Formats: sequence, structure tokens, C-alpha cells
Amino acid sequence: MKPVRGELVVVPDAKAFAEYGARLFAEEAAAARGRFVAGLAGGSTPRALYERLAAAPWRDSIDWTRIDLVLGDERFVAPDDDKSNVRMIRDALTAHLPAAPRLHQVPFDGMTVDQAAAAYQQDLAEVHGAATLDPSRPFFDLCLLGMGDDGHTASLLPGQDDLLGERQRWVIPVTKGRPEARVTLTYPILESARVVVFLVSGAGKRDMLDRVLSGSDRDVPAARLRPVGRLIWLADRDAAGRWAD
Ligand SMILES: O=C1O[C@H](COP(=O)(O)O)[C@@H](O)[C@H](O)[C@H]1O
Repeated sequence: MKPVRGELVVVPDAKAFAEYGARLFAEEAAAARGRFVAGLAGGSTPRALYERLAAAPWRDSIDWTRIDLVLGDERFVAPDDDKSNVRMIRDALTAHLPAAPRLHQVPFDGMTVDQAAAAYQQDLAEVHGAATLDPSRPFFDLCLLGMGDDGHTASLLPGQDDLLGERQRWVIPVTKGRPEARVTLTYPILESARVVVFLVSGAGKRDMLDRVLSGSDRDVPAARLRPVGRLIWLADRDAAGRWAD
């Protein structure tokens, strides 16, 4: 079966999932000339992939000094908090690399969530060398995104139409719908990508992935993303369900 949009890659299990994702990242980075801007998902799904990327051979095949790592969203908590996405990324990936990439994270200390979102947007405009997006020169070379059981991606949450409809700002605060405030990238910048890979793993995501791949629920935040480049759904068998056949 083919998804309504994008390409579907189904791998047998969690180990193959991490291996496929790490290889894809390493190959895309090696193919790029000059800087390579990668978006990173938070949450639990990508952790094993990041750990795999931080180990041989992938770790050593990448010139990390050419890489900008950009978090797709963050919980507005201290960077050493258990809930922090950047903490997970440091623990799983960047702490183990032979050279430091530029890791762009949402500032926290002494800021309101609105100020943090604005400051992060300014940082990303500097990464891009421009404050506007041009489809012929995408922001991301590769953007890894997760999908929650409820279909959210980054911190674009279902039912929050004012945030889901944001087309001007690249970064916005999210102050409803979760116990802690969040900061998230918006559709325009997430869609400005040569390659977007949704990482979907585990039986808990099966129903939502089925709705997205079959096009039966176009209001799901993950289903609304329209990248300018390739769109890949990477799923393990547990998540893929009937799509694995
Ligand atoms: O809250 C978040 O959830 C999504 C999905 O996370 P997962 O734990 O179900 O993999 C994640 O992509 C996002 O970065 C995170 O902040």
C-alpha cells in the first residue's frame, strides 16, 4: 500500500529503526557540501537513533563541525530537567561526538516563554542567513520529526488552530494543552526542508499512523505538514500494522 503522501519505509524492529535513521542522517550529511542543518525531534522515539548515530561507524563518518542541530521543539524547563528535549539530545548524542556540532537550543534562563520563542527565532534566522524562507533554498537539509499518539508533531498540538495556522513566525510559544509551557517550530519552517523524516515506532502509534497514511484524518497535526522536499515515514512493524504487508 502507498501512503496518500510521501514514502513509507517499514523496518522490522527498534534496532533496525535506529540503524536506518542513523545511516540516513550520516549519508545525507556526507552528501551535503558545506553546512548541514538538521532538525531534531525530542521525546522518547529518537533516543536510540541518536545513540546509534553517536557510535561507530556513523559518528566517525560525519564532520560534526559542519553540522547545525536545531531542536524542533522544547519543553520550557531548565536544560538539565528530565523533561528537557535538549537534555535527551545531549545525553544520547552530542556528549559522545568527537567534535562539537553547533547545537541550537531554546534559551530558558531569565526569559518568559514568549521571549524565548522570539530569541530562538532570531538564532534560526542567523543560521539561515535570512529572516525569510525561500522554497528554492530550504532551511533544513534534513528534519527529523516525531509523532505523538495524539498525532502532534514538534509541539503543534491537535485542536490548537491558532497555533497550527501560524504562517508568519517560525517559532511560537505554546501555553495550553500540556502541563509545562513549550516552544515549537511552526509549519513554514518545518516544511522548509529538503527531506523530512517522521519517526514512528511502537504499537501505541499504530492507529494514528494508519489515519495519517490513509488520509482519513487530515486534521492531525502530523498529517498537515507539506514539506517542499521529500517526505518519509519511517516506521517499525509495530507502528506500521497493516501497512507492513
Ligand atoms: O512532546 C513531544 O512529543 C513528540 C513525540 O514524542 P514521542 O515520545 O512520542 O516520540 C516529540 O516529537 C516532540 O519533540 C516532543 O516534545
